[in-house]
Amino acid sequence: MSKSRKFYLEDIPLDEAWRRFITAMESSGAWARVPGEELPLEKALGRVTAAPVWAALSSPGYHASAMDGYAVRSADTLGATETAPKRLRIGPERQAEYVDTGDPIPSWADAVIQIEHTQNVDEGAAGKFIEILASVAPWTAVRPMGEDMVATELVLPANHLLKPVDLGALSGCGHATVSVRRRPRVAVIPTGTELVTVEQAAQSGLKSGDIIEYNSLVLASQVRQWGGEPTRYPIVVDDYERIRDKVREAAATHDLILVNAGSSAGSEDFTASIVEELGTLLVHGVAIRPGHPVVLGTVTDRRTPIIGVPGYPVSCALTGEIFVEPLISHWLGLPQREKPGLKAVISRKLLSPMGEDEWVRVTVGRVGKRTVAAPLSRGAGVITSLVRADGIVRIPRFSEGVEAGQEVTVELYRDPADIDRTIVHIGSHDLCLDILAQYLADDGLLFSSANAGSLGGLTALRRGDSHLAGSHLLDPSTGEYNIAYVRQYLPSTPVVVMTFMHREQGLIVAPGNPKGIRGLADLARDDVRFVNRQRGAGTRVLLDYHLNRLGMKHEEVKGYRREEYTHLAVAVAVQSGAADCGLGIAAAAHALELDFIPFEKERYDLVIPRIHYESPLLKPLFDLIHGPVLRKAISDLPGYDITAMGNIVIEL
Ligand SMILES: Nc1nc2c(c(=O)[nH]1)N[C@H]1C(S)=C(S)[C@@H](COP(=O)(O)OP(=O)(O)OC[C@H]3O[C@@H](n4cnc5c(N)ncnc54)[C@H](O)[C@@H]3O)O[C@H]1N2
Ligand code: MOO
Repeated sequence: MSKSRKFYLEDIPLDEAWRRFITAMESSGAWARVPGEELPLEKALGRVTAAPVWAALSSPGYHASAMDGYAVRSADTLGATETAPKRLRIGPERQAEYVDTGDPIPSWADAVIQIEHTQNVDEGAAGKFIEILASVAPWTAVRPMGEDMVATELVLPANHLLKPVDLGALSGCGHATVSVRRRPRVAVIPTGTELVTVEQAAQSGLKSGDIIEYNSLVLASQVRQWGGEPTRYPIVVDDYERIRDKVREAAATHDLILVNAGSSAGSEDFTASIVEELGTLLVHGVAIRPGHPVVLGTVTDRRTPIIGVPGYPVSCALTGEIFVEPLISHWLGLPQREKPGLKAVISRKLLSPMGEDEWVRVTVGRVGKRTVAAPLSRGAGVITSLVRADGIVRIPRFSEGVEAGQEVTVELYRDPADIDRTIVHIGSHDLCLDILAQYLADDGLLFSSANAGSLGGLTALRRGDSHLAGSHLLDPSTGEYNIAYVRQYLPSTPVVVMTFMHREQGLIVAPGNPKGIRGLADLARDDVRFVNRQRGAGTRVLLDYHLNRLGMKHEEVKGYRREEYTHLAVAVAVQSGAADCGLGIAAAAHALELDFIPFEKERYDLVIPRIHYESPLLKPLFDLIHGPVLRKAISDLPGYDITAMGNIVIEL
């Protein structure tokens, strides 16, 4: 049976989508909390109580001594002072009886005097005594029966997430087991003919079109983290019947089904049709981004809730956060977890479509008095944008976006204290910054680096968005690096310009240099296709400088207008054959095993406003630059020269 494509995707607001889903679950009974199961305490950590727990026994179960010392009748001690000590006869049923901490006190006693406040006196045949210099009040140093918990008292309410100490209390009041909510069972079904397992990929590599399947790992791990029990199904190829049969099978034994990919409108996107055939399709298309093509419904006679999770990894992970986490929390009886919110200013203008709630991943840093959120890639396939994100900014659907410098609320993924330990770099990116970040991490510091190009970095410094900027801007009129640009872009900010390193710039060409390219002059050849960097990139400025010196016009270079944003992207264009050469650093050519024709050693500086240069936050960074370890690591890389590392070029 072949099913027709489903082209039509709705734009249902998130709250309306939820309302439909919840209403359907309420009518089928699936909205109820999951039932309880009795577990030994040792297995109950992190689980949620299904019922209130009342103390079965009191703790302590008797009047217990709180100290090592002598149990006494408080009345017998009355009148004792330093000038008129009192003696109490030692022995069972007498006036003083020795007890250890935790021992029951004798029934005739009502207080304990700790041993260091007593003096032993041996009167031979007359007996043994303690001498005391002060009286004690009743119940001194005694833990009365039930001090901690009295039998029948409430120890834990229902819907309580069990911590280690809770288990101690349950045990202490006589419960060997506890009734906890069964983990909601969630089936995770990855679909897609293009998918291969990571084990296959690690063993045999990838063919063009192969995609490593990992969304099911992310979803299953999320489910586990939130308190559910995932079943991770093997990959199902894009075949309507096979996917449908798996869904039907999963529905019999799970509380929730997540079908991954096949949610949108492509020729092999079956989820919505399958839900329609097996049950009720409630929603196809929610007004959110990423995650727009989400499918919500219920399937089979059991009316098991099902979510068609979009295939793009970021959309997939966020759909987990937006739909699956609240559902599991609800089933477990836990309050909806709110991420800590932090006010920050956004570092650059963000346009966002009207009518859709958008979730933008950001890094966050504290620069002087400003807390700055810098947007990361918005690509739905860029999983590292979530890996690197400090938090997420939600742009509501009634807004068209935010202006640079506008205040936003960041829902933090990390501890707010981490933000104060973050050095924010915006500027030209270089591999050496990643190495620097590794060493800073050893000092407990985080290094957040956004690649905005050299000019973008200076602009960010001017706005106060970052602590420092990596820059390699050649001034065509003097042949000098950076200084003229710093004067122009930061005219009224005291700054220090410090050399980080020199690096080899050159032409990146295919292995063996099949086109026989020797230098920039070859870019004018008809058979040479170039790939350029974006405007504002130091490498582009360098190219223009040299073209100018050679008297070459931009129009002569085929591909001059074709722009990539990183050295590595240029190298990828060459590797894939999309271009014959591009200008970039040796490290990028080396990383992809391409050939490299060096022609300039350029200076890469760090531009640091004086106020940050002198701040304690950046001190470990300068210590590293002046120390031997980082120098060694960088000089081991091809194409770098550290002779001038740490030299102050100029203070402005
Ligand atoms: N004509 C339209 N095309 C698309 C629309 C649309 O509205 N109209 N929406 C786009 C959006 S937004 C999203 S999100 C995706 C969702 O697509 P699907 O859910 O159908 O997923 P696929 O197309 O199969 O995959 C997308 C992408 O993700 C990779 N993928 C899939 N599964 C996995 C996995 N388990 N692990 C890792 N990566 C996975 C897959 O290979 C694709 O590269 O649709 C847009 N298109
Ligand atoms: O809506 Mo899709 O989920 O942006 O990538």
